[in-house]
Amino acid sequence: MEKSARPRTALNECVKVVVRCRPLSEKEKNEGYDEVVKVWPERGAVQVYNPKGQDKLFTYDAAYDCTADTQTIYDEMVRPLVASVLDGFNGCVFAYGQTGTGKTHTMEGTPDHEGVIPRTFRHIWAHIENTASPDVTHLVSCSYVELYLEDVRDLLAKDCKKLTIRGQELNGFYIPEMTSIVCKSAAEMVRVMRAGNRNRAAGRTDMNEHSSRSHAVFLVTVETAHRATNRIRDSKLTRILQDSLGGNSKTIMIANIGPASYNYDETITTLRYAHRAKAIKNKPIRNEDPKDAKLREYQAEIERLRMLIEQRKAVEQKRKRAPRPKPATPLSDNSEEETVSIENEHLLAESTIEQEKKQTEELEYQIQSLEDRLVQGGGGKDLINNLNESQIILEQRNMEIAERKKREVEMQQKIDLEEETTAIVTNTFTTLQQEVDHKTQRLKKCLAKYTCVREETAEQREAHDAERREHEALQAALIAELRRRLLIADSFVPEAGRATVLRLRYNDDADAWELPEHSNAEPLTVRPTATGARRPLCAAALAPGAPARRRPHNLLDLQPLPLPPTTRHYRPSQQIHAQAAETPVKKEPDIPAAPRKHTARPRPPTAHQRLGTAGVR
Ligand SMILES: Nc1ncnc2c1ncn2[C@@H]1O[C@H](COP(=O)(O)OP(=O)(O)OP(=O)(O)O)[C@@H](O)[C@H]1O
Repeated sequence: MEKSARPRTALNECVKVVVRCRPLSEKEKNEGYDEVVKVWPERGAVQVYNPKGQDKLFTYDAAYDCTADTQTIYDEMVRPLVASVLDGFNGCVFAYGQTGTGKTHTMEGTPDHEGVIPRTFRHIWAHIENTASPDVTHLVSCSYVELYLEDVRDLLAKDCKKLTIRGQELNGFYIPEMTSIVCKSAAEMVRVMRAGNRNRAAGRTDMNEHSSRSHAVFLVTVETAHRATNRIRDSKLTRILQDSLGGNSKTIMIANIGPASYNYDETITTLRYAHRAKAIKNKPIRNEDPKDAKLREYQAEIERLRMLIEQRKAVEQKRKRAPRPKPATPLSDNSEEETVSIENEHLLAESTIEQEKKQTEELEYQIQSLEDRLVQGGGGKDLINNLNESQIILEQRNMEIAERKKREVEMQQKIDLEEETTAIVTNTFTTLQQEVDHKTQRLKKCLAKYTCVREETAEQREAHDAERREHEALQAALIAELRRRLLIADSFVPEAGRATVLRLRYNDDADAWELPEHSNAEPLTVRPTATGARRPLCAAALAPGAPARRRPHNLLDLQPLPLPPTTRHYRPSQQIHAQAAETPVKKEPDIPAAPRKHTARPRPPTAHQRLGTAGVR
């Protein structure tokens, strides 16, 4: 396998955040709602008018108002990302926002206004056609899953079966059983997307007649193999979100907002979340020579089938060349019998050859259907028609323009910052009053900014508190899990192997318990085979007072606590009256307490008990 000279890992890269504000809907216009959002596309800023106080201003990588179309957003922001996906990096584009703010409009669009996803399909196939050559093979496959309530559903499976997310935080997450459909064109991919959409959970909200009441992830995998280098460049567009935020992919977040005043709180929440997402750093990796590449699997299978056919053909040739059995000699006594037997043999050989022919044809058919899934160009550059050529040039120009615009926005943001800080220094005042007025104005501005920051801090503190509470709940759950493990360890595992057992981690991929790498624990010993001697006892069983053998059904030693009796013994009424006369002021009858039968034996404290309730709220 040839090593690539290109770097596999890009430098740390922040998540790119884009805000898109939709126009006021007809309903909102009719109900007379004001617009409270002002977008400054040239500054990448969004300003929200606060009816109760100071306006809020947020800056992003780009901001689009209601006049911007999806084509512009695609060319300026998404196209470079898809280009790097085609270069082997993982990429993710996701839309975030309140219901009815335009996530579906942005991602899927309509037949008249294509969204980001169908544009991506066309981009991918234009690239495949442009790089067509007999030495390059592509394989494109799609999957579509939905996250609804607590379930992950396969939107491309007939019964929309439930799926399980597997993997670990360190190695990334994946969904092993999800349906993956191989596609041969952009139109086919659109058909797959529409088929999946029909299976999505939909509903109606106050803000959206056709709300998609769930989160959906459309996954596109592009694999490309180069014959010369024998390298496979695997890239997944849209991975599980956990990988995309703080993981190894290039990520764009499109935050959708509405402009109406009644959405003020939700709009601020979305903008604030988007602002925080700007700080998330990813480490994009170019995937070369991945172990799980389907293309490699297909190529190996084709190779294997070809070899099988070759072997069969060789055997066939041998058979053909072999001398035919001679007919029976007339001298023989049972010549008729021999003739029949030879004819039978002959027939059998012919039917075997026929069967093998059929099997060879079947193998050829299998090869054909596997090859059909792969996309391979025949004539290299000569095949690229003029339309494609001009498309490439147009795309390159669009990317250049987008790059320039991005730089302009960055410059403008820098200028704004500079202007603010140098305003005082550069101002010259002719009169003292002018200076006082100016400084008063500056002071007011600073005060307003201070109030804004204070409000912001208070809101962030609230958000932080909520997050902390979530973490505490998670911690409590983890401690409970730890307790459970300790309890199991105390009850089942002898002292000697306990440290090792507690370090075991469940490996979802291998579906087995494993010791993590770099663990200092002693390796797990193989279960000892019986030698005739009794098995060793654990420390708890050896403790003084412990029964000779800890029986499995009493491992937890849950003996009922002796409670005070709730019934009394029968006594004749005369006896009670006589007693009452002697002691008139007695509220409760004097019932002798039943002797406490406390038979619990002393036990050494378990690790579970030692843990106590520390850390649990
Ligand atoms: N930029 C836009 N320009 C014009 N119309 C838009 C724009 N964004 C959204 N809309 C319209 O707003 C309505 C709601 O949009 P959409 O269904 O995309 O919202 P959503 O965020 O996906 O909602 P939900 O989360 O409920 O599924 C649709 O009728 C859509 O056409």
